[in-house]
Amino acid sequence: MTRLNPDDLALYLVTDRALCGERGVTAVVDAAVAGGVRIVQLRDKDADDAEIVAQLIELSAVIAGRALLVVDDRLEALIEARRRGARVDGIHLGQSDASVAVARSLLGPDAIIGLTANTPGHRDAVRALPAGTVDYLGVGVIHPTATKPDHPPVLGVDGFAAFTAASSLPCVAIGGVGRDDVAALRRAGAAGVAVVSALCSATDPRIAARKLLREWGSGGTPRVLSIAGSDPSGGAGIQADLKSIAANGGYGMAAITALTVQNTRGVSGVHVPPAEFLRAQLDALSEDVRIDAVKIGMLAGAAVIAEVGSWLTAHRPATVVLDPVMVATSGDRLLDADAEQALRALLSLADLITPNLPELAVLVHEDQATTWPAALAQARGLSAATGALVLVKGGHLGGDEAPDALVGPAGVLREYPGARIRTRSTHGTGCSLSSGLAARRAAGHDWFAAVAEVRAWLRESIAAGAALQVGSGHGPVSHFAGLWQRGGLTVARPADDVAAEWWDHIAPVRRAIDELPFLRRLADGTLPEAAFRGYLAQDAVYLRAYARTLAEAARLAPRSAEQGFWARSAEQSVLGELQLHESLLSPGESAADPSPVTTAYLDHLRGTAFDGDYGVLIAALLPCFWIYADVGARLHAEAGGDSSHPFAPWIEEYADPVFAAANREAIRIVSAHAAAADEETRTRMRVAFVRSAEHERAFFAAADLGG
Ligand SMILES: Nc1ncnc2c1ncn2[C@@H]1O[C@H](COP(=O)(O)OP(=O)(O)OP(=O)(O)O)[C@@H](O)[C@H]1O
Ligand SMILES: Cc1ncc(CO)c(N)n1
Ligand SMILES: [Mg+2]
Repeated sequence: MTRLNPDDLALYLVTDRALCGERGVTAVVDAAVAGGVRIVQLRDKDADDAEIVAQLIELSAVIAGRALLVVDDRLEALIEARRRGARVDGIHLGQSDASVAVARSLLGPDAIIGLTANTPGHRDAVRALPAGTVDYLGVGVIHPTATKPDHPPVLGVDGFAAFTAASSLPCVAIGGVGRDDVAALRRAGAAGVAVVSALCSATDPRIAARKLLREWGSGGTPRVLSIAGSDPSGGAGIQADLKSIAANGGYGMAAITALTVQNTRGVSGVHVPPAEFLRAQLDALSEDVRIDAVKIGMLAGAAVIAEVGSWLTAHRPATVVLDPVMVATSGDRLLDADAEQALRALLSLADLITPNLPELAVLVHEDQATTWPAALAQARGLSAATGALVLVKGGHLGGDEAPDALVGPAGVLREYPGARIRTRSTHGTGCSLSSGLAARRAAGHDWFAAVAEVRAWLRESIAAGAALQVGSGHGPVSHFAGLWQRGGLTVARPADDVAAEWWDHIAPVRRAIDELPFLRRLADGTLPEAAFRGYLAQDAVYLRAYARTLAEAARLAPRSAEQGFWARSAEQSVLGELQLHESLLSPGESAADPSPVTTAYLDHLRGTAFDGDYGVLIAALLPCFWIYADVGARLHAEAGGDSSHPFAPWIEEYADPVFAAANREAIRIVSAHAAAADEETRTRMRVAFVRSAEHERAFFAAADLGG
């Protein structure tokens, strides 16, 4: 039965009274432990036993269980300090100090006993001892140190690696270890690094400890534990977390808090296994694995929260990210209402909390923020109340932006603006974000860098989500889209998704068009003839200019097939549509002046053409195809192909299969271009498309029905 957790040795402070200076050893230990030191060795070769006992009592009080306390060499002082109520966890002995076997027999099986080992001979001698006599080896020296001129032979990092490879015990590297060595020593197999001057001489030992631990974290693949619920559809919960951790460079582990019955449409059942069983999983992990970061997701209820809280208090890793999951994307509850209070108590154990807007509101007892500044103010309140940083997510804001912000107790630290990606593939975005952050942070990046990197990865994964074609509800993101693309496993996003996304996005505009009295009455044949002619006159004006912008698209087209398509479309709108219009109008009518609404639409098209970006121009041209083909097909279905319908020629023009084919080809060309374009161009294309759709609506709406 070992008393050491795998994390405990990571950063090992050995005290030096002279280096601590006037502020004293106790103050340095207090600060270093606050910075993450998990084991402190009191070493004072000059003090007598009475002084050592007094110092142990004082240190034990100030450490207060936050770290382990051991003493160098002084077995009797240790026993006396314990007798007087101090918590001293063990002893570190040198080759010439009291025998480790004696110490073990006096201190019992629960004490921590470390032994200095400077040569392979020292290491191999330990094998002769009964198992469990020694818990770890202090191995050095790594570099020559001025503070110990009579030091044993220098191992260097390579010598340390060779030494530790042949050791059956955890090895702590000691002797001249500075910040620059930490990552290399971890890669060399160190269980931890022992430092003296790097902490005792530091201006602020707390900050110095954090920096050392960050170096330690960057020394290998971070081991990241997700404590969360299971989503069998693989888009959220631990399934998403494991993918996200892997995609962000970590090794993922998962302890399951609850099982959900879930697909992309929603959650229809939750089963919560006994909380003690979760605790057993957590204990099994922390006994065996050095955990660099924990991400906490769905907690289901108060009993689970209590177990996670108690485990975290005892085994808190360097990084804790808490995603206060309450409600799924689908709207289903994932946390009992009566557990919200318990969740609040857990928040102060986190380094970072990642609420969405509804969760943030619950946590600060306010109504949901409807503006971004209001959300930032709530986040600041939450940070001040918990001491944790808050990453507030604007995903639920609505509108064209999806900003996030990192907020501390004094206010916003950094904002991360971003255009909203038009997609339904947002299932599990919150899970993926928080676990990715835990992995990046544990790899040694600061929070600013971690957020920027995870966001860039997540946006790429959200954009590629639809291509997975998983489910009919809110689909998952594609966690490895970037990797697949770079590995040649996917070419680009499937083209059809792009325009389909835009088409979904303009659904409200399309609904508004369908409800316009002009089209309703055109469909049922009750539209006054004059109103129809007024509309057609404006449309003729429009078509002449539209044909010229189609010709401009032909001029800009990068490939001859597309050049031909736009040129044929220009010809068709002059020879087909315009001829139809002119056949129905008098010469005077078809020479009408453009109305303000017509002018506005044409200005948009001509302005876009003038800017000269082919992609943006063809996106602006597309709604005129698509909306007319869509309206035409549905009017044709309503009018039932009745040739006596007063507006039959107009309806048939747009319901014509030839026009439908041209529309499909236009969609294909625009989508392919958008799929291959960079994000910024794709966004400008979408904006141009949406704007044209708006002009289409206004154009129909402007038709004067004549009372
Ligand atoms: N449509 C989108 N476009 C771009 N970014 C988005 C979009 N939707 C969500 N995000 C980003 O995804 C991350 C998660 O935010 P969101 O507000 O969706 O969290 P959540 O509601 O907790 O998610 P979940 O439903 O998975 O719990 C944030 O970084 C957010 O900005
Ligand atoms: C298991 C689980 N955790 C979290 C979420 C939040 O999206 C979800 N839908 N399912
Ligand atoms: Mg969430």
